[in-house]
Amino acid sequence: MNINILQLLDGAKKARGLTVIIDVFRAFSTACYAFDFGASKIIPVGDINISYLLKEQNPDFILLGERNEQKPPGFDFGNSPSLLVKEKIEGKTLVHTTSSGTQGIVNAKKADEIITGSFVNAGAIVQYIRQQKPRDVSLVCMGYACEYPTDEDTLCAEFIKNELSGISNNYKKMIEIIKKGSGARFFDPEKQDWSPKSDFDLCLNLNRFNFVLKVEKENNVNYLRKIEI
Ligand SMILES: O=C(O)[C@H](CS(=O)(=O)O)OP(=O)(O)O
Repeated sequence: MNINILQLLDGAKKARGLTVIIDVFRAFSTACYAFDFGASKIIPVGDINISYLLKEQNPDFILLGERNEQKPPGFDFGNSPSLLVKEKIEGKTLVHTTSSGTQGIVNAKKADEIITGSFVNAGAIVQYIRQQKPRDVSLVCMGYACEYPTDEDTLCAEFIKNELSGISNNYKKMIEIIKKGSGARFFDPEKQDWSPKSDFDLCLNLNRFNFVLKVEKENNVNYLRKIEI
């Protein structure tokens, strides 16, 4: 199995084989929590105007996501797993757009298949890859706003690669690095309304979920399907 770690949008465009688009803070951790709250479907989109259009055509859809970390005008939820409300999500189709994670999905056009990547379902991702036995695996770290690499996404890729290669991980050490590095933003008092510190713990809750989220297409529209492992 060839395992490549790639970075940012350019990495998503180059990804081949079974591709894991990784966004720990917060898109693909939040997507897992939304499924756990009973979301029936998540449609990941890049262009925010497509989110508004889908809502116009389907008033029942729930808009979720961020620009500059914050909830865009007219959205039901931001990108914070802490601020999701189960009762408003259960049984609903969610349209999700973010600055990094969902951009990776729409740009990974050469991938054979795409799943999302985060620590909350890292073990399930490893198991899924082992089951699929692909020749090539691309682990794409989407970073901050697709502009620069982040500790949490790069370490998540290394965690998955190590597990697949039979190398043990020191997750406690990884959390320390993330807390001092790119995860420090969750402890900024000025950001607590949209990026609360509870997001840090929720997004780093290793193996909380035993499912993967696979990108599929219906009527030419991408959606995430939950596959229990
Ligand atoms: O909502 C977030 O924390 C991030 C902000 S950014 O994209 O890294 O600027 O969004 P996400 O796309 O989930 O990484």
